[in-house]
Amino acid sequence: MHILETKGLNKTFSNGQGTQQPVLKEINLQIPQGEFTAVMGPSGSGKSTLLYTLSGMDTMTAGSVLFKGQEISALSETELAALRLHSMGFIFQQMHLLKNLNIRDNIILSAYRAKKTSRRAINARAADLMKRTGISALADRGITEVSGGQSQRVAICRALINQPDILFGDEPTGALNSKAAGEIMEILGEINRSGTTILLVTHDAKVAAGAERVLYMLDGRMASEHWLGKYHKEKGDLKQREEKLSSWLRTLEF
Ligand SMILES: Nc1ncnc2c1ncn2[C@@H]1O[C@H](COP(=O)(O)OP(=O)(O)OP(=O)(O)O)[C@@H](O)[C@H]1O
Repeated sequence: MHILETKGLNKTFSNGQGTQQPVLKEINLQIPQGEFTAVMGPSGSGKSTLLYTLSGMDTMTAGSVLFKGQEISALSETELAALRLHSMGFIFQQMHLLKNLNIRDNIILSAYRAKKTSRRAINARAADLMKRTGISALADRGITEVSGGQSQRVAICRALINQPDILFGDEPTGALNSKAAGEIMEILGEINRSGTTILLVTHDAKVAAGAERVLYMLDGRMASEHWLGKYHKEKGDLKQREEKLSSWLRTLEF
């Protein structure tokens, strides 16, 4: 079963002076449930636009995006907002965490809004997520009192609090040093192995090496793809995967 599927997806931006710029061109993509996919490609190739269009945060110009078989362009704004709240999680480079709330409250806020389960169950899930991401001791701290890597862990917990089917990330490790980025990738890998589908955009081969499949976008098209297979930390072969990926990327002149 594909959790996400696009058919002839096109997206055009108008540049203000009446000219249209095609940014996504005839994208046919299938993301199986449970896959960990990374999207790479040169700057301006359309990666972020693809992510926003797939997640219903931006509209498409033509074609179709099916989420669990449902055409998202047929949904009303309210239905789309509910779908995003209940079924999708988002992690961005800019985390948009709320400065007037502590870490725990930043994580649970959207779960209180979603009202999927009791407050008690929500608090227990937040505690579990903080434990899994190693930030339990920081729960009562303000968002300005922690490091970039710790904030990104908060953002991951927040994205996962409503048990989404899919987690979208746009350069989720972009602001982090290489050690913190590696730790975040280990966390994402574990989340994926526990069943959450992940789709993330990254420039970094080290980050993409943790993905199962890497898609390469060029000038608005899906130009190529590379299968790495599931990454298991125990195998400890991340370096080899990164080398394999980098040599593939070199053939694409990336
Ligand atoms: N809101 C917008 N209005 C007009 N043009 C846009 C808009 N957003 C993006 N674009 C254009 O669409 C193209 C693709 O942008 P996008 O951000 O998707 O690329 P990207 O591959 O994610 O780039 P980067 O790696 O630099 O983040 C670029 O030419 C960009 O200028």
